[in-house]
Amino acid sequence: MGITYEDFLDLDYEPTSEDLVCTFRIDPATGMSTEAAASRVASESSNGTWAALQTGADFTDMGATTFAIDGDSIQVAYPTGLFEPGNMPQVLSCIAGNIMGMKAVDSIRLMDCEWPESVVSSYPGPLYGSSVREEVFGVSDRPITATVPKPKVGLSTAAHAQVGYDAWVGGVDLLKDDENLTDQAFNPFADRLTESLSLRDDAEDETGEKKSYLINVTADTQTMLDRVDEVAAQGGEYVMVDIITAGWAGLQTVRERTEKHGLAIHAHRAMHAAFDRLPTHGVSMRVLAQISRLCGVDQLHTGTAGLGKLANEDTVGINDWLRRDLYGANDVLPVASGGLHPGLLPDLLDATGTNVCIQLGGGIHGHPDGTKAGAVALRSAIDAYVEGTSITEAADETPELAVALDKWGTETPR
Ligand SMILES: O=C(COP(=O)(O)O)[C@H](O)[C@H](O)COP(=O)(O)O
Ligand SMILES: [Mg+2]
Repeated sequence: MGITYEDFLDLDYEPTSEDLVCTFRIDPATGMSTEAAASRVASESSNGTWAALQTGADFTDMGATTFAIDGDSIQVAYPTGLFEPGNMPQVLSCIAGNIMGMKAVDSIRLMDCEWPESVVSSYPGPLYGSSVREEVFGVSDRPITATVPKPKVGLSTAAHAQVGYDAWVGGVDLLKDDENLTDQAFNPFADRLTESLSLRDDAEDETGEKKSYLINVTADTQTMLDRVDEVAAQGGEYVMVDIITAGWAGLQTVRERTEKHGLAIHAHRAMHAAFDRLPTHGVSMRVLAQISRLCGVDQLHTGTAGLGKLANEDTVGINDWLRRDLYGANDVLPVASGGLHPGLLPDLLDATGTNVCIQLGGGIHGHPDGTKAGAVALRSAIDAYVEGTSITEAADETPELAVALDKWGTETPR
């Protein structure tokens, strides 16, 4: 007797509101039926193994059930008792763990999850979500904007902060560190924090607008916590975390600490494509975004709806998910970033709506007349869109925008 693979397949099973339901796309190994592979997915990701067990009857049945097979798509229901409350690494060790490498499938991709309330409520969710626009900047009618100085690493602290100042006074809301800038000798974290926030104060005085800074705190967890404390002590409103490279455990610990200070979290997703780029294998960006929301990021990069420089998944579908009701959890503000410039904004905002953050690096600092002019061009393109004015009409009023359109047109970069 004992548990066998067949115990994990039941096409008559109907999932309950207590189950976590995962949709996978699988490619069974040569010679293996879809049913056999699908039962192994449910087994290995819950309580099974390759051998029929003789360990006896004294255990709680935490087995998952493959309850639907449709072509290469399968659905698996997991009992919530399988999951430690509030422990995202443990959840992923189940639903995206050993199964990613097992021989029973040539490839397997976790496409989507339906999270039950009992799991969702064990996570904090975002502290602010998209209300961060109102809470930090006092705006609710337009996208907020961010810029990342380029070159992405190598600028001195003074040069980096100056680029931020030029962008802020040109109309950008947020200075953002790049994903691989943390605490290097050419631009130490502590100096960058102090100098940038000092110039932020100057930019606020000059413009009469609220300005803020997404400083990258990514490091080992203890260092991240120290950096979060320092950002709060010096009057920042946000921290940025490279959530994939830092890891979910680190993010969860940071989320606890940021709440104490009332700081928002900007999530950069560098390395996500190691999981989500191949369409038949890994973990979809949609699921990574779901996990990010549960763990409590306020802003998350979700791509550019095909208009930017990076390969994209379903930006619009992911953004919809981040905004949908999730047992009262706050939403997440989508960040569109990567190869954007002002001429792309009308199409982009048509696709994403205006409750977003628009981030331009090269699309500001590559402006022929420099960073401030690039920032003016971005802001005028955003304001025109919100007012319902066409971008070409806006360019008649704002020479900086005319120059940007002249340089880049409406082309998607590669
Ligand atoms: O530095 C940039 C954008 O710079 P630029 O505006 O010069 O292209 C970001 O790291 C990318 O947006 C990441 O991609 P994604 O947002 O898709 O995660
Ligand atoms: Mg970057």
